[in-house]
Amino acid sequence: MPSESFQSQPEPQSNPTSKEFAFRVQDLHRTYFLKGETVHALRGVTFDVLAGEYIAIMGPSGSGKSTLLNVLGCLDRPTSGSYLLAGDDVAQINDFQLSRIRGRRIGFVFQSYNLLQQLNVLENIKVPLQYQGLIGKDAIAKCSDLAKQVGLGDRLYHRPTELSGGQQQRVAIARSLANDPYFILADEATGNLDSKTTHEVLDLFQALNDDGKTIVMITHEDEVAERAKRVIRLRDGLIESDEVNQK
Ligand SMILES: Nc1ncnc2c1ncn2[C@@H]1O[C@H](COP(=O)(O)OP(=O)(O)OP(=O)(O)O)[C@@H](O)[C@H]1O
Repeated sequence: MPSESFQSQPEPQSNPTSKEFAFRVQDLHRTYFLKGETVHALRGVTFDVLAGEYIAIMGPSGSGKSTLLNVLGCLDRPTSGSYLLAGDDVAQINDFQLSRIRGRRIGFVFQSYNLLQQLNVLENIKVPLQYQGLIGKDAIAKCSDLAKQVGLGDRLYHRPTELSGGQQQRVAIARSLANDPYFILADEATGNLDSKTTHEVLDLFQALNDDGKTIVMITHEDEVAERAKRVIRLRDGLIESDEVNQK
């Protein structure tokens, strides 16, 4: 019964182990109705992602990447099809449950970092922990560990304006990890960074994946997609190809 299970089940305390599915999408359709016009943004997208995978989703403008990202990130529901996350069909749950799973179990990383300017590094990383009820010393210890993990152990009390773009994105990555998400969902995460910093941030994603984290990276840049282990290409709302990256 997907409609209640996110409310009634205890939250798992860790990521799914390897060989489990991080999520599965089956025959996803998303149709927009705008001013009498019907736009078929997703027209039957099916793929599985295993825990521990690192995938890039690519495609030309208008191919449906943002639409798919919105569904995967529980920001939107498909018009039809299923999205199985932790065994439940997220396509069927209500808005409250959708926002709950979004806040607790998906680690977002955006192109524009989306940090709170009035908060320092530690406080920004701590924001998602409100969903877990983790407070006080435990929360501070966890967030300072995450800051160290992304190489910002010596910047805990800096505010975003006192950090470089790459450092701000590191804070965002640490924040995305705070809730032990099922997967990290990154949207053009290096789009605002110069090429050297892009490589440093991609090295960080790589290290996180080596550590077992599942990463889904939406990108239009080949050099970013090359670092993933698998690349799914969309075209006109359908999967055009789904291939393991040859390295
Ligand atoms: N809210 C909306 N209402 C109506 N049509 C929409 C809406 N959002 C997206 N679309 C349409 O759905 C199709 C897919 O759009 P989407 O934004 O998912 O593509 P994209 O691959 O992310 O493109 P880009 O790389 O340019 O961001 C496009 O034809 C777009 O015009």
